[in-house]
Amino acid sequence: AELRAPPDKIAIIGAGIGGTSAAYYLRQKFGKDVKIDLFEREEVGGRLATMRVQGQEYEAGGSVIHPLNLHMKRFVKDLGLSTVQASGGLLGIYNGETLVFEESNWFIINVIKLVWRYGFQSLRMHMWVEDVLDKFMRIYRYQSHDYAFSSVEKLLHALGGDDFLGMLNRTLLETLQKAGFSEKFLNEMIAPVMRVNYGQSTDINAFVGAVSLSCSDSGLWAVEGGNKLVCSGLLQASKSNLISGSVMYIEEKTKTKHTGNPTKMYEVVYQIGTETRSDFYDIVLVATPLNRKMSNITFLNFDPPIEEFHQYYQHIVTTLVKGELNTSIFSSRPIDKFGLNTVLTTDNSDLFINSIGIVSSVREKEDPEPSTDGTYVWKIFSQETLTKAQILKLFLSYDYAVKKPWLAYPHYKPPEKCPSIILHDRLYYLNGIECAASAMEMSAIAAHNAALLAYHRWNGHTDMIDQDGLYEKLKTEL
Ligand SMILES: Cc1cc2nc3c(=O)[nH]c(=O)nc-3n(C[C@H](O)[C@H](O)[C@H](O)COP(=O)(O)OP(=O)(O)OC[C@H]3O[C@@H](n4cnc5c(N)ncnc54)[C@H](O)[C@@H]3O)c2cc1C
Ligand SMILES: CC(C)=CCC/C(C)=C/CC/C(C)=C/CSC[C@H](N)C(=O)O
Repeated sequence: AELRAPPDKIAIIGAGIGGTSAAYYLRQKFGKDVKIDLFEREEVGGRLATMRVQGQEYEAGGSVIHPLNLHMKRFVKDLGLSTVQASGGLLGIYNGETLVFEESNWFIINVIKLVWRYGFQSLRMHMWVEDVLDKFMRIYRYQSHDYAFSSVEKLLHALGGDDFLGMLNRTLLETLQKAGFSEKFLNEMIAPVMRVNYGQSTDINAFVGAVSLSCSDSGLWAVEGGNKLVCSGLLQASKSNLISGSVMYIEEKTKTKHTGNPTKMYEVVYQIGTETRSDFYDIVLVATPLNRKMSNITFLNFDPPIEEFHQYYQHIVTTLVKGELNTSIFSSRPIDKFGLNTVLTTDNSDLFINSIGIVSSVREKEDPEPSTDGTYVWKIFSQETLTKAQILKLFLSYDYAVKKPWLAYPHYKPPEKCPSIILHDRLYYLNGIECAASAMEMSAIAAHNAALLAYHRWNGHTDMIDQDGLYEKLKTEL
């Protein structure tokens, strides 16, 4: 197909994994001559960040990556980074009174315990998740053939048809109840996984529920040195220009280019310190959640107007504590016989934590090692900031505690209506995909899709957008 001259300038707002991977894919598609400006008002990495405890860094935000997250895998390979396995160890589930489930070191004992308490529901749950994941993997084939989608709904429909799309409109609870899973299994096994991963319960949509349950698969990994290294690596590899400023407004204006032609462009107005500056762009990608609390970007004078986004993001606090756990809260066993590395919790309003677990530093290749005084670093997820009294309840003694509050991921409330990807002619929004599920790989998929979409729309390749029957078409095209 014929190609138009590439755009002169592209702006990306947000240097998290979404924005930096968009820069990488845009460079691949549009070539070396386009100038790419990447705006970031805080740190490169966004929700991929580390916290320091006694000289070591620990993941504070996005921490684990699924073995089938192929974009993340590819980035790590292309950037020459190394991986570490995600911390493992034995897991227990606490309901506020007792540990309702405790893993053993022996695989066969775990199988017997699970079958004894829940029948074959654990196996059926894994099969359900695998089926969703199988369909989800189709995205990689579509994207490697350069196909793009103009909405999150169309993308999901191309992966798994009406069934997949329907998952956005139903709660995980409804879906699994319909499939015959018991209340006991849902409360004791499924709800704790939703609490640790999304700080919510089984009333989240079934798609994000399946993504969350896929974290129970083996082989989860992370980037040695910190997942945020992927973002700085992509920024460098894409030869983009980082502007450390906060974008305030975007407005469409007619500008006379060097060719002498009046052209419609986007003016991006941003602030660096107290100074306000602006620049003009042919294409703009917004790679941050659009709401007042998280990005506060105003779209000026668009016709039709770009509505304000109100998606509510879940408040979660990550706390890292180096100390000696008060195991008596969870179990009557002596401290040296406790043996659990992670405790998840069921939905119980009396509990002030969602989960607690031992973590490795971003440099540790193996399972976490205790420090010389025998203590570990524990990561706690809670809805609210922990008080000193609460930390003292959890730990017999501690010598360090750091916390980071997040507006972490959307508050899921099906039926979900995903925001548009195309906000205006050449203005794209990536983070609408989080309404289906928020994860590093989801942002990378949205970034690849937006780069392809921007490229095809720039060149008028409408046949590469929203193609029907892609799965069948590409099955025979090897
Ligand atoms: C506690 C926690 C745990 C998580 N665990 C996992 C996990 O284990 N695995 C996983 O896959 N995912 C996990 N996630 C989700 C994952 O981190 C996110 O889905 C992903 O990082 C989102 O990336 P993003 O680039 O789309 O957005 P962000 O990382 O939020 O990036 C947006 C960037 O835009 C910047 N920005 C905002 N407004 C402006 C403006 N006006 N001007 C300039 N810059 C602006 C922000 O500062 C930010 O850096 C977790 C998230 C949290 C919070
Ligand atoms: C997109 C697909 C198919 C899979 C991604 C699975 C995945 C890694 C989801 C992440 C879910 C999430 C937001 C986890 C947060 S907590 C993670 C961890 N338990 C921790 O302790 O930090």
